[in-house]
Amino acid sequence: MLSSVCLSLHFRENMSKYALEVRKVATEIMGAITESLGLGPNYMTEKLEEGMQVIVSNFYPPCEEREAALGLAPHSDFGCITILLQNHHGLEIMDPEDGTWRMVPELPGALQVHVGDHLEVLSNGLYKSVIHRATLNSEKTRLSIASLHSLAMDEMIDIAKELVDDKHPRGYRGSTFREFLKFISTNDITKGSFIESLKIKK
Ligand SMILES: O=C(O)CCC(=O)C(=O)O
Ligand SMILES: [Fe+2]
Repeated sequence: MLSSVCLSLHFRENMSKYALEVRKVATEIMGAITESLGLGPNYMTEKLEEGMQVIVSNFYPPCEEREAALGLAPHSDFGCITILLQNHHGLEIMDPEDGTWRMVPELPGALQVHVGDHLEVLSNGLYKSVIHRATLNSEKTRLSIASLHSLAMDEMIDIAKELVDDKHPRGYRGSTFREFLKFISTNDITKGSFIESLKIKK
């Protein structure tokens, strides 16, 4: 009993250290991304500092019939970016060109960065949120830790006005995290994603 309490305290300490460090990495990466969009490195810094960081720990036990089941169904993440650490391969991303699935190679200690829906909207579609899923394997337990970085619950994410002009009309409407939560709790998300619902039909 005592050893499991110690283990869980140790886990909590390590997890909060990891959360703090990965948050710094997310801020740096978002700075580089907004700079690449011509918006400068601090365009989103304050909003992300005031925003949310959600850490999701995923646990996938080995599965003999790996083809018969999925660890996590296809989806895109809602926030700006997600930073993911995995102990074994299993993450797949969808190639938007032909809809085929590509396995993300296992690089020990490497962090995967996903573009999320927020960033697709902010960049007026210059960055596209990545559709991904988790597959199972028969060899060993797979763990992944996803850190999702988004704006605060009621903070509107909208297209950067600098990225809208006659040649680049608005492609998306603005939305909030609360609206996203409402969408996923009231819609069948296999029939249409939240980001699709934000697209302005031309
Ligand atoms: O386990 C994985 O590789 C994917 C996890 C994921 O997509 C998520 O937590 O949003
Ligand atoms: Fe995800």
